[in-house]
Amino acid sequence: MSKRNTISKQLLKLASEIEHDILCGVPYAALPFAAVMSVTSGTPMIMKRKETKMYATKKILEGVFEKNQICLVVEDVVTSGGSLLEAVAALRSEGLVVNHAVVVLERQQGGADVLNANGVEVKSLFTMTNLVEILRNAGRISEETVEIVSDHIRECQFGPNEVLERYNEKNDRSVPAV
Ligand SMILES: O=P(O)(O)OC[C@H]1O[C@H](OP(=O)(O)OP(=O)(O)O)[C@H](O)[C@@H]1O
Repeated sequence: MSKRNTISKQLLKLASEIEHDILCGVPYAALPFAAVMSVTSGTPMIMKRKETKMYATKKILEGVFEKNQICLVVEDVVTSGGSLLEAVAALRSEGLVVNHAVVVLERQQGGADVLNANGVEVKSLFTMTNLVEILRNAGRISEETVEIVSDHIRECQFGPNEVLERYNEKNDRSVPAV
């Protein structure tokens, strides 16, 4: 089984404990995970574009959905939470109900708290702490690297204001209000 399928299978285990009608991947890195989850489970999937399509359909969401469906968001990494937050805003503005996200790695830099404050509970396969522990126990990283990563997590935290700043820097635009 490919790594992508293995990860998607584990994400599906998290998803099985969360009520949902439809899946949506956060562009772009999480889209393959959401696609494999959708095909494996038979749950419909929609896709959020990074930018609204400026011609033809002019949509931000692609796929078939109905208002008031419960949408589970799929993300690969949460750092500040800005990307996930923007996806949630787009989904909610189209009438979908979003209360949860499943993610591969929660980096423990404040993003999950910001999402929680916006009504989104994040369930992750790994936090940075347990990923570092797994790699250290497997002899794949040194104690020095463990320290460097731990210091970075402690020193580089995001609150609601930093989420907006980081998102603007990365995407040259602002996060819509959720
Ligand atoms: O929580 P955040 O601070 O938003 O950071 C996490 C996001 O960053 C990466 O995406 P990126 O914006 O690099 O785009 P990509 O998925 O298209 O590579 C990653 O795939 C997450 O979506």
